[in-house]
Amino acid sequence: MSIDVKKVSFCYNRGTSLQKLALDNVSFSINKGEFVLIGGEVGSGKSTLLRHFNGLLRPHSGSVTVSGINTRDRKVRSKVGLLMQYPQKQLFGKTVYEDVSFGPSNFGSKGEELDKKVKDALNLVGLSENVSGLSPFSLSGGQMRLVALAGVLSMEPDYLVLDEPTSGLDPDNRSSLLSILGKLHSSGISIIVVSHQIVELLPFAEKVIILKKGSIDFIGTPKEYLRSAPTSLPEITCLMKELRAAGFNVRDDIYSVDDAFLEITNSLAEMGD
Ligand SMILES: Nc1ncnc2c1ncn2[C@@H]1O[C@H](COP(=O)(O)OP(=O)(O)OP(=O)(O)O)[C@@H](O)[C@H]1O
Repeated sequence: MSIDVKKVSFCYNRGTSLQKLALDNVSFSINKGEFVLIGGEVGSGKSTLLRHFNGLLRPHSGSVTVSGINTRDRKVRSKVGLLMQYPQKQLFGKTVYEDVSFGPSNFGSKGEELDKKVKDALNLVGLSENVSGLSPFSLSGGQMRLVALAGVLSMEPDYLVLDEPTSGLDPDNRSSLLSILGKLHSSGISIIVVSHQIVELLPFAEKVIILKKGSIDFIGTPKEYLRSAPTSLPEITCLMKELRAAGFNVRDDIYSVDDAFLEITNSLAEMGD
């Protein structure tokens, strides 16, 4: 079970004077259950690639398959959930229930089964069932984003694809979204995140893919990525590297202040023993 991208090329405005090659012979695989980060500079093709995962865009050459199903087959849409960059724009229902139930009800779910899917999806994103009857537009920006995410999760996708999920969120909403993604991943869902700020997501990731001008510039583990791109190391990681070089028994693959605090506290406790 995997998403297989094979020799994919995609061109906007093909055959016109505005022709723009956005993906150029891209190949890689994402295994079921993997947490994958996709980064790259502005205009490198990240959003174009992401729209290929559920068939919103189709390659002009090459193929994308999800668990063996070509994305030209609409069946993949129930396997791959896509949360766009401004997910609030995905909302349309008069009530949260209408929004979250839309996908499964289109696929034939109804009655108690549908109610359960909505309830489970709201639970997964940490929203109370009590919001079901409210208008999604009466909620805060962070909650609207969670309703949109619940709407994607109610389809019980194998792969969850998110475009810049933390952009514009305040620190509290950002960390609660990251912890939701961590939990979803632990439950077995593959998470694929496109982000300009991949560093904050590195602790969760198993694979990093960096695009450059529509081609793959890097593919590997977060550790390999950090080794290959030392200038993008967060300051806290640099500090841990310096402590380690100075002889302290601390790990240097630390990316957050909280983890650094724990690591340094443990190291000091060991020295005191
Ligand atoms: N609808 C479109 N019509 C024409 N060209 C487009 C269209 N969408 C994207 N492009 C071009 O295709 C290339 C890849 O764009 P894409 O949006 O996939 O990049 P990106 O890495 O997601 O950028 P960003 O970081 O700004 O979101 C860019 O050169 C962009 O200008």
